[in-house]
Amino acid sequence: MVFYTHAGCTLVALNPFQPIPDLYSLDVMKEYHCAPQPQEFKPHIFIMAEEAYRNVRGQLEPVNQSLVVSGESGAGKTWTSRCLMNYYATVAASSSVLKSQDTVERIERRVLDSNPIMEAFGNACTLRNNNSSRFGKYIQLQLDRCQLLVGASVQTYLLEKTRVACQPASERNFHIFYQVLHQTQKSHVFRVRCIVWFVFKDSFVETMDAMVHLGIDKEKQQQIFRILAGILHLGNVRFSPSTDETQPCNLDEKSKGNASAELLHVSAEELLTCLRVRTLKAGKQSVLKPCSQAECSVRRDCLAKVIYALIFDWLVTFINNSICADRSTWCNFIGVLDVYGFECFRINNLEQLCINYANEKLQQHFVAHYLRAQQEEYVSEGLEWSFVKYQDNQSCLDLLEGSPISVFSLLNEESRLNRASDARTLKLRLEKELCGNANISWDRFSTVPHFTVAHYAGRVSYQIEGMVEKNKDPVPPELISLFQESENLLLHQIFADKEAQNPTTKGLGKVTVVSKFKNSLESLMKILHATTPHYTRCIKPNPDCKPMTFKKEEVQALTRALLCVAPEEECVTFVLCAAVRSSCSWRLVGLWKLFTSVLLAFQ
Ligand SMILES: Nc1ncnc2c1ncn2[C@@H]1O[C@H](COP(=O)(O)OP(=O)(O)OP(=O)(O)O)[C@@H](O)[C@H]1O
Repeated sequence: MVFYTHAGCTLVALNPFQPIPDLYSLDVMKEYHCAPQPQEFKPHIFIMAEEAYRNVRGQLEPVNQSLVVSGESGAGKTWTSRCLMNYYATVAASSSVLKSQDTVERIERRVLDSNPIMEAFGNACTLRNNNSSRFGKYIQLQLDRCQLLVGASVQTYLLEKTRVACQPASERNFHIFYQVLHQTQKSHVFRVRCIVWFVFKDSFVETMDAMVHLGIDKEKQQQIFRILAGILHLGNVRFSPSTDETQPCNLDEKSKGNASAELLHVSAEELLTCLRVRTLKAGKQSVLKPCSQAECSVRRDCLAKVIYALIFDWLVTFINNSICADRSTWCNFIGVLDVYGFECFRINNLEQLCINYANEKLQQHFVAHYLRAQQEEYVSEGLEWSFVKYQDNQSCLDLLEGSPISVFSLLNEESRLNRASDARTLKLRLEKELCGNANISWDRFSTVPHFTVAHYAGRVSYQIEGMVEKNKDPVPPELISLFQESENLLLHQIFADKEAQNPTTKGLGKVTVVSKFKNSLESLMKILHATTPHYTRCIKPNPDCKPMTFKKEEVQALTRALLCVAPEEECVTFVLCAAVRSSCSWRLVGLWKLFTSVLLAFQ
């Protein structure tokens, strides 16, 4: 059985959905690391890892390397990233090298220990993957002048924090909640799915060990777990409308005695008031306005999401402080990028828009790199090179992020206006301003406000309802002020820097989810442009995550999309252009050969 194959400059990895004995053993690592010409060996993720490692040693510009791992959910990106990290933690170990697995210690151990913590807090069981990463990450492995691993740093992208408050049907919250619950013997939650139960049982010990290794002491652990318990209890606070509209919503007895305030170390009375009453500022005067039942629930969920996201950020910062080497001690780095794949669900909203936008950006980077590599190959062989019409996604990117008018600019404008959002208003603006763009369309017969974007990997319809609110991501300022006074030291610390943004703040100054995401993605693209990229495309061979099951049609469709030859006619265009322009008949097969070779390799 073949699990890896090369497709031009890309490595294609097929997920076997079961551990394959000896595929990633220490001996195999040694073999690839010590081989004079590893590329002559069977395709493997270690070839790519070793190539990047040798590039650093060779000091050819750009010396820093990026390993970009992509693919749909469940395709094996996180697994592959872990393999890469294990490889470097072993072959570039600054302690004794390649003796046994035990030599992976000190900094190498700590770098690897960042994985279980981030997976516990950032991964969840979804319909597509039992251990799905709900955030993107770029891990920079720092090497000294002898190419030894001396540190690492992690940059994360867009945690799916909405999952804290609500999960799609048959999906779960972040793993850590189940791990903690199991530990406190409240395992009734898992009775339905005992397999998953055992996974959590083992994982909690792993998470705790990793926390200890990284230096998260008992006291901090206690604070974290209290906060997690507080978030869970917060979810049980229920509101019902008051008969008198001038009064705050009612709370049932259970909600009044809710343990969240005690666990989060804030005054119960103040917490319940802040959840139900808004403070409006008019000049120097403050006016108290009771919230509707729906608004109270939004405020409660918003609080749970913001606390969780801040804890996640705190953990990432803590991990970085623990594993990041002093700048004077490292000279080069190898970055591993594990980002969410292209998403298209029955209902898509802002999260999918951001994720698919990130995929468009990465696709553009991949295509530019692919064409450059082809061009260099042609030139080195003395062949004429002309630009080949290739699946260009620039127009889709212009539609999403272009200036002055784009989906993002209109969404941000709408989000920065100081009024309640209205899906129809945004829809009308999008239609009016962007109707000339061929990459956006609307189903005239649909009654649900939406817009459809023609992405490189397919068309996706985005629901507009709720999009502006999600983009604003408002946190009630009263709640921020309350938690800045929390007696839980960790909560106090994570809220300390959070500015209580006045809801009446207008204009460009307002940070939105999209503006933040776009900025972090731009920084990432800058890093990618300044490094030598290596692409691994992971393929999920069947939708049900079944071990050793290969569905040909599935792989065919995925391979086509991953190699960016989505519609077959485009592929033909590419092939013909290449042939005519370069007058080189054997190149006729170009990309098409790549496509079929990938399929053949896995059969
Ligand atoms: N090379 C491999 N060998 C054995 N099992 C694998 C391999 N790659 C992936 N798997 C299995 O497939 C599952 C899904 O892989 P993984 O979590 O890495 O997917 P992903 O692409 O990161 O998904 P998501 O985007 O949802 O986070 C893993 O939990 C693991 O069980």
